[in-house]
Amino acid sequence: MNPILEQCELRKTEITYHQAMNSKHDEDEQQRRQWGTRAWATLSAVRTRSPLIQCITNFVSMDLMANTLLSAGASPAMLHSVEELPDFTPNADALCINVGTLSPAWLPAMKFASELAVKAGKPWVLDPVAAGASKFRMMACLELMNLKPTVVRGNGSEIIALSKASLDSSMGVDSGHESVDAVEAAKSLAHSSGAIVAVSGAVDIVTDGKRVIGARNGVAMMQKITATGCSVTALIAAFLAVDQLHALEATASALSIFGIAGEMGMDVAKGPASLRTHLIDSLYGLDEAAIISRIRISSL
Ligand SMILES: Nc1ncnc2c1ncn2[C@@H]1O[C@H](COP(=O)(O)OP(=O)(O)OP(=O)(O)O)[C@@H](O)[C@H]1O
Ligand SMILES: Cc1ncsc1CCO
Ligand SMILES: [Mg+2]
Repeated sequence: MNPILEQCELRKTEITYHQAMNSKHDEDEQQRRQWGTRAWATLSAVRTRSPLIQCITNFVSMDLMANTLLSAGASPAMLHSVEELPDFTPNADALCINVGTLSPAWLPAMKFASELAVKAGKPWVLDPVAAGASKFRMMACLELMNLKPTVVRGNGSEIIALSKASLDSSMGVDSGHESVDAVEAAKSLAHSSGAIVAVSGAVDIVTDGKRVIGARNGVAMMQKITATGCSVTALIAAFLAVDQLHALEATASALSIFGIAGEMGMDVAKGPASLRTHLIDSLYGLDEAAIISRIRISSL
């Protein structure tokens, strides 16, 4: 080819490439803004409607979980006695069950409450804390999975253990896996259970077994505050309470919002103890502009 023509062809290819890259960037940016608008709308609905969230949760998490729900605008209630459930659970807007400090005495209440929630058409969320730590805990988690949770949210190790129903008794409540290493396990668990599965970590993963969404908000220091995972599970319940028909989107939005509150809290925190306080303050004060500018959700 004539060298001048060749140069022209090369230049044309270059321009087409840059145009494609720019339009991909515009598309990504548009998708990101759409997620921001959705997350803000759902948080606003929680603030306006103040859904009642019943939590049957571990002793460690009760305080942070209740304060997370309050600062997001929801109304937490930590009720777990079997005697109260028939009156209370059907009237709650969503239920959060967390097996962190599981004992035989509490398991019947967890199962009964989830059955009542399903019967009343209310969403419920399972947090399978340390699912692989013991046979008793794994059996309990598997039984609860059979009671049709709307969403299950765990860390990488918990979701991997649960999806294979295999024990790893060297693991406690902290994850030994990156969330991205649990994508296949999460998809398989979503397939077998029909639940939306969320895996927290540097990237929060959310899947219905087909679509996989990644939410990249948050700071690593959040792992150094006990029960941040438990608390974001309860926040997912609050988001489901106001947007039950879009469980995947509500879950991704709750994870991002909590992550954004962590990022903003980290701007002023000095360590885990002050981050705990500033995260709650930031969640309480979050506005639309901060969400739109900071949200980082995309398809994986
Ligand atoms: N490396 C990281 N970078 C950013 N955010 C993170 C990181 N690791 C965890 N997070 C965030 O911290 C929160 C807690 O997630 P984590 O995976 O630690 O839950 P967990 O192990 O169940 O915690 P816990 O059992 O103490 O409640 C989530 O909001 C998650 O997005
Ligand atoms: C530390 C701990 N132990 C059981 S539950 C819990 C809270 C974090 O999952
Ligand atoms: Mg946990």
